[in-house]
Formats: sequence, C-alpha cells, structure tokens
Amino acid sequence: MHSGASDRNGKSTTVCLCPLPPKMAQSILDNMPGASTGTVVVTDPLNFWGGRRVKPREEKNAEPVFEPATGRVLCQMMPCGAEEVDEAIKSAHTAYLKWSKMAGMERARVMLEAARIIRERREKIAKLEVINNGKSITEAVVDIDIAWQCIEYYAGLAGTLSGQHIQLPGGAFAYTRREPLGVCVGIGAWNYPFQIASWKSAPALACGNAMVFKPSPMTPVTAVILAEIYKEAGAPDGLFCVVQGGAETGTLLCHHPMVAKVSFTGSVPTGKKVMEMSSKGVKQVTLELGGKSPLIIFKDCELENAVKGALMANFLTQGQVCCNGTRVYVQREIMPQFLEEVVKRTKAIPVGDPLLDGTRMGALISKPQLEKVLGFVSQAKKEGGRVLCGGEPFVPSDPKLKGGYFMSPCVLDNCRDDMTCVKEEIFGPVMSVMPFDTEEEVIRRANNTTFGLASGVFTRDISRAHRVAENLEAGTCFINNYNISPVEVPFGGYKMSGFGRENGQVTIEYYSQLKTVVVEMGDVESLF
Ligand SMILES: NC(=O)c1ccc[n+]([C@@H]2O[C@H](COP(=O)([O-])OP(=O)(O)OC[C@H]3O[C@@H](n4cnc5c(N)ncnc54)[C@H](O)[C@@H]3O)[C@@H](O)[C@H]2O)c1
Ligand SMILES: C[N+](C)(C)CCCC=O
Repeated sequence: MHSGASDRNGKSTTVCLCPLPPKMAQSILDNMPGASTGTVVVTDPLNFWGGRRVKPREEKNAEPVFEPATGRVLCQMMPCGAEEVDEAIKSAHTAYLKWSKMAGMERARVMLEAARIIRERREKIAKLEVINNGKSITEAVVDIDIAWQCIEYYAGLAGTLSGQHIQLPGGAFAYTRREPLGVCVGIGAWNYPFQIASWKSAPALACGNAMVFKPSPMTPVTAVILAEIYKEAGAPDGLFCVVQGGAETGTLLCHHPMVAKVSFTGSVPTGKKVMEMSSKGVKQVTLELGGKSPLIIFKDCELENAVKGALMANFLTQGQVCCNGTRVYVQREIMPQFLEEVVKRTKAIPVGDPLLDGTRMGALISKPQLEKVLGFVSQAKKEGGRVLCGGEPFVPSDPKLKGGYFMSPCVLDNCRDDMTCVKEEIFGPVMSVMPFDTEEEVIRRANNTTFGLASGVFTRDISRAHRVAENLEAGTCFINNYNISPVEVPFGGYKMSGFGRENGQVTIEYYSQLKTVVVEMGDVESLF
C-alpha cells in the first residue's frame, strides 16, 4: 500500500508504508494471557505514526532483540532512517495543530480514557514488558500502574493550565498564556520501557504538544502499545508516534528542525551528545541520566525497615534502576547486625522465570550487561572488596531458561570510597556497603560524586532526617523508604545526573512556554 506525503516544497512523494489496522495490534496483547517465557515471537511492525503501525520503508539493518530470560530472539528491530523520522515528525505536527487548539478539558478526557484502557489491560501489557525486559511480573504490573497513574495525573492538570492578568497604569493590562512547545521528542532507556514512554508523553500531551518517541533498541515492543491505546482513546492520528532505532535514529530526531524539545532518559555520555545536538537548534532539553546514589543508615534506625529499604534500593529490576542507592553507608555500631540481616534477605531473593508470580529477580537485559556487572564484582574483589553473597552467574533449573542472562544478587563489604564499585554506576544487582562514624563525615562522602540523582536516609531522629536531606546533593531524598514513585512528586537529577524533571506539577514548565500579551487601552505615547 502506498500513501502520498508532501515534502518541504509541497511536491508529493510516495513512501512505501505498510500500515496495519489497529485491531491487528490488539492481537499481540490478546495472545498474552496464554503466553509463557520462551513462547512469544513478535512479528508486527513496531513503528507507529499516522494512527497506524508502520513498517520501515526498507527492511534493512535488522537487529535481533532478545528475550532476556531465555536468550531467544523475540523480534527483529529495523531502525528508522531519515525518511521515516521525517514522516513521523510530520504526522506528529499535523496532530499538534489540532490537539493544541483543543481545550485542556477536551485533552483531559482523551488522556483519562487512555489511562482507563491501560488499567484494564495492565496484566497483558506487563506480561509483554516482562518478556522484553526480563524483570519480574510482580514489578512490571506496578510499573504499568505507575504509567497509567501518570497519564491520569496529567489529565487532571490539563484543564488547569492558565496564565495571569496583570493590571498596568492608565487602564492598560497584560496577560500571559501558557502555550505548548509543538512536536516533542522522547528518547527512552530499556529498564522501564512502557513507564518511560508514559512519563514523557503524559505531560507533553497535557500541555497540548505531540510526541515522537524512540524506545531503546533493546526494548522496542511496548511503546507501540501505548501509541495504539492513545489512538483508541480518541487522540488525533500522529499525536503520539513511535520510531524504532538506536543512536542514528536518535540523532536524526535531535537534529530535525520541526522538533521543539527533546526529553532524554539514558546514560550520561549519551545525554551529553543529546544536549550538544539540541543546542544546534536551540531546542529545549530534559536529561534524566545515570546515578550512583548514597543510602545512609544511622544506628538509631528501625533496622528491619532499613534492611528492607536497602533491598528496595538495590535489587528492583535486577538492580538496573537509575536512582538506586547502591552506596550503602551504615553507622559502624550496627554494621554486624545490618550485614547479617541484609545478606540473609538477599540470599533468599527468588531468582528465575520472570513470569512466575513467586519470582522477585528476573534476567538482566542482555548478555553484555550481565558480563559488565559480573566484571564489576571481579574488579571489586581485586580492589579488596569482600563478596558476602551472590555476584555469580545463575543458571535456573528450568531448561528453557538455560540461555537467560541471570545472576545472583550481590552484597559487597570491606568497600572503600575509592573503589570502582563505589565510584561507578554498575546498573546491576550489586550493593556496596561501607561503615561511617559521624553525620558530617557521611554527608561529605555521600556528596563526593559527580552524580546527584537520588539519596536515602534511615533514622528515627526527625531533625537529623531533614538536616541530612537538606545537605545531600541529589534531586530526590527518600527518608525511611526507597524507590517509591508517586507520580505527584517530581523526579530528576542534580549535577551529572541531569536536569529538568518528570512527574509532579513542575514538569508542566518543561513542556510549555509562556507568552505575554500587553494591551494598551489608550494612545501610544511616542518619543518620536
Ligand atoms: N534518570 C532516569 O530516569 C533514568 C532512567 C533509566 C535509565 N537511566 C540511565 O540510562 C542508562 C542505561 O540506559 P541505556 O543503556 O539505554 O542508555 P543509553 O544512553 O545507551 O541509551 C539511551 C537511549 O538513547 C539512545 N541513544 C543512544 N545514542 C544516542 C545518540 N547519539 N543520540 C540520540 N539518542 C541516542 C538509545 O538508543 C536509547 O534509546 C543508565 O546510565 C541509567 O542510569 C536513567
Ligand atoms: C520508577 N523509578 C524507581 C523511580 C525508576 C525511574 C527510572 C530509573 O531507572
């Protein structure tokens, strides 16, 4: 099937599109209830623009996408090139022209319907996420819940966007208008594929923008589900588009002249490139980057909670979480009790088939990532660290999981601030534990990093808790908990962990712009 598209000079060009009716895509989720680890192959197109799934113009440069729990090929990801990126952005711009003229409450109704549909299909979406990402189904369902809650939250804000009236002398006045930016680009990482797509699209759409989203090439299969749901909910065709690809496709998106803003989630090195590319077109940028966050446990803490907090801070999504509290500072007096309990709990974490309800740790995203994390454990031992548990490749007993990327969660002690495992982001299930003596000392050590994404403190002393939170250089500080993600509160980094925010009311500022209108009610008093 062919569809005409006009180029910049208005001449019509023909691009080979192979659209699928939206109902075809539903079949992928419909197959989920009966799916199990090692049985799914995704063959439908994974791009989405113009209100339909679209195959790339030429099926070339295909890259295999693996199921982390089995090492099988889940699908082929074919990166979009310049023509497809241009098609998607133009599709988004067409939708933006319509969507931006709607009232906030009209946008809200579409977003609330999208949130309802996601909620209704949460288990099916979560299952597909598990198959592509490797995280446990228990976590994935929570991730999908946080995704629809984010869309619901910004639907609530869509109708509240407003400006100000300012009275000026002589009857003159001014008012401000909060206006959308236009076509926004979202670029996602692989650890929370559906959630990241939702966290970026929800505020963008609420403010009247359209979005073109590029998932990580390692997790291409669920963002297109979100695109279908937005369409099903009544969004204009092109409002939320999905283009697949890696660095080259991402570069094309950042350079495209019709893109007003780039919201990026990923590593610091890539974030720097995105920032540099966006500067060429003076595009707004939001960077959600890496971290190596401190978790500080004082001797007066409620120890049971502190241990649970340390596990939550290190082992969700196989430790592949940007804001994890992987530098665990424990006041010296309680170190023995802490280590005994945290090692016992870590050893008891069920590792295995991520689709089983009892599993709490699935497979890491890829074989290279598994090998990288195991390399950090080896390096830690060379530098004097002591492995108290885990840190080894894990082969589940189920034969279908033999090729999966599993490892046992690891607790290291005898660590020092100058060790590689303490300085660098590992992005795997490795907790590095260190003793400290005083509050002043631990704040200094906790802040001695170029990162600044998150932090945590466990103490019963309410004054100390807030004093420590004030003095930690990080975008988030969890007090007596860790890695909870209420969408009502902003999330984002300090220092090299990035800037801008996602979630919370403040994020409206990052997806809109303010126009001032000054109204003269009298005559012009001219100097000329
Ligand atoms: N702060 C957060 O919210 C957050 C969340 C998840 C992951 N992360 C960070 O992301 C990293 C792991 O994710 P990753 O391996 O996908 O990161 P990555 O930087 O390798 O890739 C992130 C995304 O950028 C794209 N990309 C790569 N090169 C690009 C380029 N030159 N131009 C445009 N796009 C490009 C990738 O295709 C991918 O979609 C970790 O450092 C982690 O801390 C941060
Ligand atoms: C949902 N969390 C735990 C805040 C993670 C956000 C994305 C970071 O990896």
